[in-house]
Amino acid sequence: MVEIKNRVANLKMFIDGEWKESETLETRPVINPANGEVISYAPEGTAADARVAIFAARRAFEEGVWSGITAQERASYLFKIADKIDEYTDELTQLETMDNGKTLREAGFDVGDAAACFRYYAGLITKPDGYTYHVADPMQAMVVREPVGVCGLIVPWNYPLLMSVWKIAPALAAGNTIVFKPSEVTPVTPKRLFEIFEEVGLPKGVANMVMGAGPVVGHEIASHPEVDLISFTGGTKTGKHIMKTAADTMKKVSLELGGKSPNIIFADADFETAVDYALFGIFAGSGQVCSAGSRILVEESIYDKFVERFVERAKQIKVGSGNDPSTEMGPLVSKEHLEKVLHYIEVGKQEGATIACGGNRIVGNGLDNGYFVEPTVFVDVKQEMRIVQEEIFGPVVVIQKFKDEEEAVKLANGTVYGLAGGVFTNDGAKGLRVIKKLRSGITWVNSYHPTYNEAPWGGYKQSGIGRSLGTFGLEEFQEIKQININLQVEPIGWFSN
Ligand SMILES: NC(=O)c1ccc[n+]([C@@H]2O[C@H](COP(=O)([O-])OP(=O)(O)OC[C@H]3O[C@@H](n4cnc5c(N)ncnc54)[C@H](O)[C@@H]3O)[C@@H](O)[C@H]2O)c1
Ligand SMILES: C[N+](C)(C)CC=O
Repeated sequence: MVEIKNRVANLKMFIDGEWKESETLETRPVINPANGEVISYAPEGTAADARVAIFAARRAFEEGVWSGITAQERASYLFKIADKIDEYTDELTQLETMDNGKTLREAGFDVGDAAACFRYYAGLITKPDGYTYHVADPMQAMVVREPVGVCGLIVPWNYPLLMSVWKIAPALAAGNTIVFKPSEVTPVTPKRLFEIFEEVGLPKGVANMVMGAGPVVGHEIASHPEVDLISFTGGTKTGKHIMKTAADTMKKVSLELGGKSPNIIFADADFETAVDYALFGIFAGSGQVCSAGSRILVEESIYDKFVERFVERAKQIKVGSGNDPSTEMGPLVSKEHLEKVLHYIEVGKQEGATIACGGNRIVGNGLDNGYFVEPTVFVDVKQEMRIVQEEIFGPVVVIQKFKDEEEAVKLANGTVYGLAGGVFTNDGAKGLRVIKKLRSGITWVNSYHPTYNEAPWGGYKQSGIGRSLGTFGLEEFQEIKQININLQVEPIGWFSN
């Protein structure tokens, strides 16, 4: 543990290959959400710090120290990064738990996924990716993919390491240089990742990290004319702001935003399996998961039985410090977020919904200073209630009743979001029929939550624009160039003289 504590001391930003304080020397405390203790201080970066990073990334891009080397060479760096993540798995796992609060088990999965993501893009970038076209003679037309340039990458706090990697791995694989901003709430594992970049010898200026407030550092990245692309993951409100800001310089934009995802349980589903996944769908990550199944829709014939069993099991979830291996659900990430979630619980009560279990902050048993909330279940809800429509991003779920497929789909699609959705049924045709009607980018039949580096991740409607992961996730970081080669080089004779 001493070793781990040393690791978080003195967080710094990584700009142009050097570790730097903020130009003002100001810092902000980083808090362990399990006990409210300050674990470190992070530089409070400024717009000027961001500009230094942007110019370093621009210079590195123009010099071709990264875009100019072969895909094979870039891939070998990415493989080395993956190997280092594996080598430091225990340390990264503990840091992630300390920084974000998630359980060691959850953090361990994220670290494994992060290494796998680097390997996936290291492999993908060396594969054929162009097209040729049969156009009118004597022309040979083709398409090649090129890096976009300087990419601004802005991420949230719920998966501090993994959400960073989902952007950094494809951006670097494609030959871009980056200016990355972690969440001000969880800068610890991103900083450790950049130490790995230094260790494997990424050329100076290729990967830059600026810490600090969203409206300051994030805004500078989103608005600066030398940044060619913004890839953002975070709340829908922030995403809209970023899109507007980026419009002035016509940056490419990709947005992975919030959700209020439906999990539809039909009466013919395997009952215990459905209950099990529904619990996992909402309470994994303490509900702080973009794709959380925060609206459970249950066919009316099994509704009462489902609620009873779901509540029975929700009450048994062991909430505590993520560091304790027996903990099943950790704290919320910050005091501010705790207050937001508790506020939503009050809103639900005032709207007339019934709490079937939970509803309170957890104190006692050494949890007083942490940000713990009971697994909370609302029933007797109406579709127009705020707790049904708005993303709470905590361990709070609403369970609604539907009578048939048509009503299930109507309720499921009845929010501004469209990130994810699940359907539980033993009727394969019905499962696919319903899934095809969901206005959601990621769906599961008889499952909930798994993500795959190979498959695209992203939302419909106000849950975002563009896709992460898979070939789609790489293409977000590439320009497409059409090349036409005249095979008959002679005057065209269009004008007579
Ligand atoms: N769709 C997905 O894949 C996905 C994945 C993870 C999280 N999320 C979403 O993230 C949200 C939770 O994360 P959060 O609270 O950190 O989100 P947030 O929008 O508050 O912040 C996200 C990032 O944006 C920065 N930011 C804030 N204001 C900014 C501004 N004006 N300009 C530029 N940058 C700014 C923040 O500093 C942070 O780094 C939830 O809505 C969740 O659904 C979505
Ligand atoms: C995409 N995922 C599920 C890893 C993180 C969303 O919050």
